Amino acid sequence: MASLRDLFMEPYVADSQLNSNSSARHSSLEINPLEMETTPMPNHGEAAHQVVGVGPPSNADNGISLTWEDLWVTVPDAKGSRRRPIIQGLTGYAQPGEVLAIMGPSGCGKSTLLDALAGRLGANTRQSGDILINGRTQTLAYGTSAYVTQDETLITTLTVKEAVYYSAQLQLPNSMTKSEKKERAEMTIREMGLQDSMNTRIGGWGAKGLSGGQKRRVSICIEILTRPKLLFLDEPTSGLDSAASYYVMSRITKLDQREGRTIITSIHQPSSEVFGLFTNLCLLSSGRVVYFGCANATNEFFASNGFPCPTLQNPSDHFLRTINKDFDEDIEQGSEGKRATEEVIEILITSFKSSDGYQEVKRQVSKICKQGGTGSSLEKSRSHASFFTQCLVLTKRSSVNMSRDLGYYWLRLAIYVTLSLGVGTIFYDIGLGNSSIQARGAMLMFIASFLTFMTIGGFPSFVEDMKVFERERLNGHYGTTAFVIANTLSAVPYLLLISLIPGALAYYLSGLRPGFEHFLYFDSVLFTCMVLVESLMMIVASIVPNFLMGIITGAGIQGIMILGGGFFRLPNDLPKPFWKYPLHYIAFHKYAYQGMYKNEFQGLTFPCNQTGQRGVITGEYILKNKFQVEMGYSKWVDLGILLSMAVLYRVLFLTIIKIVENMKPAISKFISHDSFFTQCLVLTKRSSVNMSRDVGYYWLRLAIYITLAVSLGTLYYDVGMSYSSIQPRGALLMFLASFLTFMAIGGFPSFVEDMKVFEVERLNGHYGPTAFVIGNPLFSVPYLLLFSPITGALAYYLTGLQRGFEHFVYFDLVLFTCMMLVKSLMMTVASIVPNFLMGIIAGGGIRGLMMLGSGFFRLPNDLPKLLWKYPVYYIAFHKYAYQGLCNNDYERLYFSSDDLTGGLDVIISGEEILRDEFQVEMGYSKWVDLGILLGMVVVYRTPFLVIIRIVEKAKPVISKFISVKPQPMTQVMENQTATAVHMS
Ligand SMILES: Nc1ncnc2c1ncn2[C@@H]1O[C@H](COP(=O)(O)OP(=O)(O)OP(=O)(O)O)[C@@H](O)[C@H]1O
Repeated sequence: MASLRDLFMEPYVADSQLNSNSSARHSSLEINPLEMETTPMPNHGEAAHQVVGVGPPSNADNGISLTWEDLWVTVPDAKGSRRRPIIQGLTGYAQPGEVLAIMGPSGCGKSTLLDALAGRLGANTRQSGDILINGRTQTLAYGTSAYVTQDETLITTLTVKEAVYYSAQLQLPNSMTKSEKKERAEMTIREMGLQDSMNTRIGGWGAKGLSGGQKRRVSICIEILTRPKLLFLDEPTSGLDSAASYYVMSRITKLDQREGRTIITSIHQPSSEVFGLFTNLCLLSSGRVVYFGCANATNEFFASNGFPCPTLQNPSDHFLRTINKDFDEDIEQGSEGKRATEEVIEILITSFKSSDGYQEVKRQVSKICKQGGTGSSLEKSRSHASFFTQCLVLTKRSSVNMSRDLGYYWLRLAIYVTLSLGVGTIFYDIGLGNSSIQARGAMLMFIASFLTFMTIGGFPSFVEDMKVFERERLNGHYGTTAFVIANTLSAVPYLLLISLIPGALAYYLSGLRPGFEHFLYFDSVLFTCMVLVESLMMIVASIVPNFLMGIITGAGIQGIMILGGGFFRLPNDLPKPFWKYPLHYIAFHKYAYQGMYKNEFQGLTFPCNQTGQRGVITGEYILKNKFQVEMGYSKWVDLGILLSMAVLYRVLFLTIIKIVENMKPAISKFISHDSFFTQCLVLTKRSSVNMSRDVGYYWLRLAIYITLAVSLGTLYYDVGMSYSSIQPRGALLMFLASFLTFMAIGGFPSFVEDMKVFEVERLNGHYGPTAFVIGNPLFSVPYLLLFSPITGALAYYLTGLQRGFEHFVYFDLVLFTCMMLVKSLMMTVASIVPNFLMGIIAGGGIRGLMMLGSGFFRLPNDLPKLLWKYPVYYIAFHKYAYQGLCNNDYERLYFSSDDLTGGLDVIISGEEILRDEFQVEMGYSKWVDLGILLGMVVVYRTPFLVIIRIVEKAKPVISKFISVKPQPMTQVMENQTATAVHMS
């Protein structure tokens, strides 16, 4: 039975091996199908069993007849020890020019049957029985069958014409000319009645385009471009009203009659008009067949068994209600004396099994099989568009998508420009003074790490790209390699743009090294870093196709890489295991920092301000001694390594997609069944129901925070109290106050969900915004209280910061307060921008600006007065967090001389360091900093409340402004046509 399965692409090859053991029928099952099906039941079927539909002759015009005999599908049960049957010994057929509808109550196995017939079952399923094409085990050529899934994974920025035409170029062979492909695309659009919407964008968030019915038809258009002879449709009408459902189904069935296509569709609850379009019906209950045969004769079958359809009732509603046992209690209560549904189902199943109708199905199956042996053979092969064409078309399509994706691409550019203006003004005209050495180092580090880190905000877009890819890949439109090449090529122009404009702004405003070749180098490194981060996030998206988990995972990986890059802890101070070998060498940040540093410092000289020394220090000396840059090779080698890494990351992306294709079912199985997650749920129920269930945000975040805390702990392990520990302590505290709390950005999708729930409840008058604003932070207190001591303690005690429990308590309180603040900030953003993508980018941008102005990257006295000192420095909570933490750690400590003091025997007090090195405001105690932070928690909540109230009023206006108006003609046309047909 490798036939159908072979058609459905590589990912299912493994499945086919698992599922295709038809010769060893049921050998792997623990249940005995015969026992289960021969339960003696009274035979109530007395008449009317002439129920088998007689369609057009099979195999007509190379048509496809599909037959299945004694088909079983099983899955592991909840405990995983036994197997549970989902499909139980089904026999049936589908013929050219006919529509077979699979119906039944929810969970009865409709999709499973469809998937089994289409060869798309998941890896944890086992299948047995025969599925034959025209009576034979044979392979269908590419394009002769298609599967339309329930969810519309379409590229929302494209118009209908573009979406279908691009797809035509991808799927149709090179032997067809461009105009022929265009013609085919337009003809298919017309066939599906979408001619008036040709130029309407499909639409998604913020840009209402097509209606649900129209989107469904676009999905169908794309799949029937190759004129498949066999079409599988999974719930093609779900979510559509009856008029739209009829319109969609009638369009499909018209084609089927004209082209001799075989259609198998699962459907939930068709209207009587839609039901009238079906040739045959397969009615299921708990994986068993209740009825199979001519759709028109179903009523008779039910009536003959004592369940006639009441007058004026939709027959399909009647069939489903009769066999739906989900609401048995209600039925019993509602009408006394009514037979329990279980009993009714058994009556119908037994009746059908002993009916002539069932015998007729079997006869029909064997007839098709016999005809198949002698009938005309199927097309042996159809050719695809060439690999080169596919790459070209995918690149073009992706570029069009990018240029129109306002949220990701253009907002990101705007935020990058804002950030680079931020960098440019904060380091404005940096000069060649001694203090510019540290400033240059910090600035270059910020650009190489943080500016590129922002790519994380594009994660939802990557996930969408991956979804479209997965659908098209599964349907065989193109291969993985073409996708990866196109994805890379299409990103290049945009990444060039966003590295060039923000790069130039930051470079020239700050007055880094003059000379165009130096700028070119700086920009090449920035561009390569962006390519690398984008590749990294695509890799994450291919493994974790979930916004929340992906963002947190991506941020965690980058956080660890930044830590090991050699800035937060100098390369020679990095602990050897893990941090130095291999992380420092794997993290692209190392090469980016070192390349940029060499580009900036080599050949420059700076005044020396060491006590008692005069003269200058050379850039080379700074590179070697201050930044501990590897000087054995040139900056071009660093760039070369970065470029090779970019290629390597892409190859890794390709490899991982290929591996994940095979591993995904196993991963999903692990996530859905693993007891760890269940335990997490049980544990967290004690704290709060919402948090307990949000595995992605709360528990994954906790895991990532712990990982980061342990990472910090090992990176700065036992940081010491000598001169050389002064800078690391400062960097460590800054990382904790800024970056660790920055991770809360990953929870943005959760905040958006919270906001959505709030909006619904608010609209229904359940409670007011004030109650929400007060209640919302309270929910997170237990979680953050749990969270900050664990991560805080790990980082604090591993690094050996100032001893004394009261110091740890202070440290932890600051951490906790910062987390509360970040949550407030992100909630405020969520209240204005209720969209994952824009919210993450906006939140990241705001926090980036705050971090820049907090007095670490540029010392407080060096901050430009305008904007940066007044007001950013004073409103950024990072200032108080950072200064409070520094006060807490350095007060009353003395640092002894070491190698770094160059032989000078000096002892420096913590207070001196605070005042001179970090320029901390010393006029008040650390508790004032904490008090200000706590006050800020309240203050940050107030704009949140105010904004919620304003947004409540302004949102309709904003949405109206952002959204693209749907073409009114199109909408009206669909409804009018559908209604007209419906009424006739
Ligand atoms: N791969 C699988 N692993 C475990 N259980 C599965 C798997 N596939 C399906 N099931 C279970 O089998 C039953 C039938 O699922 P299926 O999706 O086929 O039903 P359906 O009739 O299409 O339902 P609906 O109409 O609600 O979409 C469900 O209880 C489902 O949970």
